[in-house]
Amino acid sequence: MERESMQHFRKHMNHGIENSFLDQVRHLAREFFHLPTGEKQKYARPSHGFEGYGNDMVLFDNQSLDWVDRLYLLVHPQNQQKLKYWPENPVSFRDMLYDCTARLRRVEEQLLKSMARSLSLPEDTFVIQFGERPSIYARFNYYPPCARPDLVVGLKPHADGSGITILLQDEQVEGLQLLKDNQLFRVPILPYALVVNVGDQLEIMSNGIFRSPVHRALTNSTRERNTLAMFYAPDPAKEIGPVEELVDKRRPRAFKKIKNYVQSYFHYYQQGKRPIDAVRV
Ligand SMILES: O=C(O)CCC(=O)C(=O)O
Ligand SMILES: [Fe+2]
Repeated sequence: MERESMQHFRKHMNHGIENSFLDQVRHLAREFFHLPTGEKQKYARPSHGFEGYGNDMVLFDNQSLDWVDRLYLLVHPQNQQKLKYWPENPVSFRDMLYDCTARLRRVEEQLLKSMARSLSLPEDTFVIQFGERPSIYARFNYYPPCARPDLVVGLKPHADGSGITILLQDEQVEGLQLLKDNQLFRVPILPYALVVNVGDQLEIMSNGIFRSPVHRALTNSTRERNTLAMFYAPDPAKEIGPVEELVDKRRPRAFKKIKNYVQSYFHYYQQGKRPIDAVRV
């Protein structure tokens, strides 16, 4: 019954999204990051929020900094979108993001259904826990070339706070690595493949059967790298926890019931700690 998320990195499934659409997403993201700084600053992250363009929040003096510029936006529920942070330049950026959200959401829901079926559970088991108003965040990552890639990481080791994440990798520059059995493995580039990553909240719901792997992104000395992560997470107002059918004598309850996991996530993350450790039984 033990299944590792590694299998999902390897599994080839047809996601049904045309290559030309994925090309357009990458093209518009690059165009945005290549705008003059002043233009990008119009969408700058405020000092006490995380949405917008710039770097991640610095919460601690000893926090290590990442070699990445990012544009982080809540894309669902629609009435919570903060459009002032959504680029109007390039002109089709917003439309692309609406479209991208809808398409990747369908893929994420299909995956959650197949994963439930693979455990002989009713297919809606996980989807129901995400609620009617799941949170979906888009994070565009831009890693500029870095003269000393041996000294600086693009994104420090972390596991995602989502339920499930879809990552559109750069089609040319590799950089993602994940930890399994204390060893780092590179995630190879398959140009039009989507990388699927299990996040902490799905590890919790599956009572530890699906694992949320620690991963990091490297920098490259001569080439920039662009990726898009789409994080699909339960409605923060809804309580989630291990599915009852997955708790038994052989596999006792591993996690507490929790609400709004993402809120506490950043506090632990920026200290280099694993937020999931705080919710173990
Ligand atoms: O850029 C990558 O390859 C990884 C991005 C990532 O892990 C994230 O945004 O959470
Ligand atoms: Fe990640």
